Amino acid sequence: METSTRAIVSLSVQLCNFHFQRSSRKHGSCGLRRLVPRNGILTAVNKPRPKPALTMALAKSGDCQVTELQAGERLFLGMDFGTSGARYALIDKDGTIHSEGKREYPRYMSGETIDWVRSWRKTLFSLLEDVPVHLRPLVASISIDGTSATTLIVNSNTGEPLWRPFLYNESCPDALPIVKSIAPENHTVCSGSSTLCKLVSWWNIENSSKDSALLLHQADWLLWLLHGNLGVSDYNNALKVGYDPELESYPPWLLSHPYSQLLPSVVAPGTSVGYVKEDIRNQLGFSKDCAVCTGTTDSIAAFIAARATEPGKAVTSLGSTLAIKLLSTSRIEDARYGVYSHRLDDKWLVGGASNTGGAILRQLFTDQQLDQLSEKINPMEQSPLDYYPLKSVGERFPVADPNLAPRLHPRPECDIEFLHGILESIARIEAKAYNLLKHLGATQVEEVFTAGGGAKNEKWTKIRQRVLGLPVRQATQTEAAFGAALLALKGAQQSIN
Ligand SMILES: Nc1ncnc2c1ncn2[C@@H]1O[C@H](COP(=O)(O)OP(=O)(O)O)[C@@H](O)[C@H]1O
Ligand SMILES: O=C(CO)[C@H](O)[C@H](O)COP(=O)(O)O
Repeated sequence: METSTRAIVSLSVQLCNFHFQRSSRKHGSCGLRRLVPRNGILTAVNKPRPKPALTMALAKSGDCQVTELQAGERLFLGMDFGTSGARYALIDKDGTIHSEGKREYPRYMSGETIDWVRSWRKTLFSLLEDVPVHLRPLVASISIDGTSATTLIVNSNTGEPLWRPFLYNESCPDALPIVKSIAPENHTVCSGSSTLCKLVSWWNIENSSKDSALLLHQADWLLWLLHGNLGVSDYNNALKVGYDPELESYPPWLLSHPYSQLLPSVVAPGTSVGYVKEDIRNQLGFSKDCAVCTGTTDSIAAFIAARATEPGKAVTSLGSTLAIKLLSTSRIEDARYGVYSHRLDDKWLVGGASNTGGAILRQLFTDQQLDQLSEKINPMEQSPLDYYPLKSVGERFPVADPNLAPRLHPRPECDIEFLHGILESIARIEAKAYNLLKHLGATQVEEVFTAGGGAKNEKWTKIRQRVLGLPVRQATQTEAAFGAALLALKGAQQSIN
């Protein structure tokens, strides 16, 4: 069996082994039904088939066409709503990519601020329209990942937002003392950028219409646009509002407060929660049995895409932000450092998300300049420059300090040296993060896969390998959209079981 197929099989088994939880409308933890994949389903994945040559294609220039599809074969659609843009990946049950595309977010303005709700809604339907028309009827399920803790407060009857979204890295320090007073010490929610701080901050706004309000995360709301069942989230997105993925319920210390009435019900990522709505099916040509499955966060989707399945394997997402996920048998959380653990089946993804990363690179260089300047860097030479590269004040992890200021001086005359200093300084932050996780008791990291836009920078990979003292390599699949598509595959297999 081909290695890649084996990886898909093990990942599909792992995904199918997620606990499946049927949650009540509100908050109760519910009966668990452990999913045991029927061999018959997975042997279909075992069938080694020649992998057709793939050509990547942007949606705008048509689609990535893989000619070979078995009669009756179904496809699985994953969409990633990241920081700087959104992407889709359309795969078959072997993980072969049949079409891919990406869209920048349109910058609709509402006064001085970007109308993100309008932009995300437009981008969702633009991506669906970019899926080749002849492949849409074959789509068996859809899933979406979004940026973690990006929070919407919507009307619980209509689903329409009652307030502007709180973005993933937005901090609400006004709510932090209240949240710290109700949550256990150093709990994941005890961070200004947590979803719970955003909820409490909104709740304390004078005339906020509290009676008919509901909290959704970005991925939840986008998925609701497709399935129409309001008020469902997944236990990765719900972590930062206080949901306990081990108890599989919201904790009593949270449920005793009035704002807990806004909380969505929670199921496992990749759980089918409905079918694509009739009006969307008729307009776009998706099939009546096209299921819509709960999603996850963008960095977890990137981890799933990397197919790292053993404790000690880690994924660093070098997207707009530096997000770290280490597969661990032990659950670690400590808000003093911005460390928390997401659940992945019966293991834990320990890590956090720094505000350093590609966003500061994009502010200083174009992607072409990054390629050209990186080519001239000697990655084996240590940079003497010691920066803390941030776009603005505030850091989440491995230092949780809302007042941490960017440090990008002195700037050398030579841009090659400047970029080398930035890449090496981000590598040092990455190394500090992995050492912190080890110090806090997580499984020792053995190998790091890289996802996100920075994964293609070979010189940066070599710098990171030197600084981390670990094997570092680009994940076979670096796109979170591929991970979301694997979640859609999991949901479809669950529906069959
Ligand atoms: N050659 C490169 N080296 C390092 N970083 C790069 C390179 N090319 C692009 N990037 C960075 O990748 C980031 C985009 O990655 P992506 O995964 O699309 O981010 P996100 O999903 O968070 O929006 C940008 O911030 C950009 O600066
Ligand atoms: O930085 C981010 C946006 O890209 C998110 O914070 C990232 O998803 C990390 O959050 P999580 O660890 O909950 O996935």
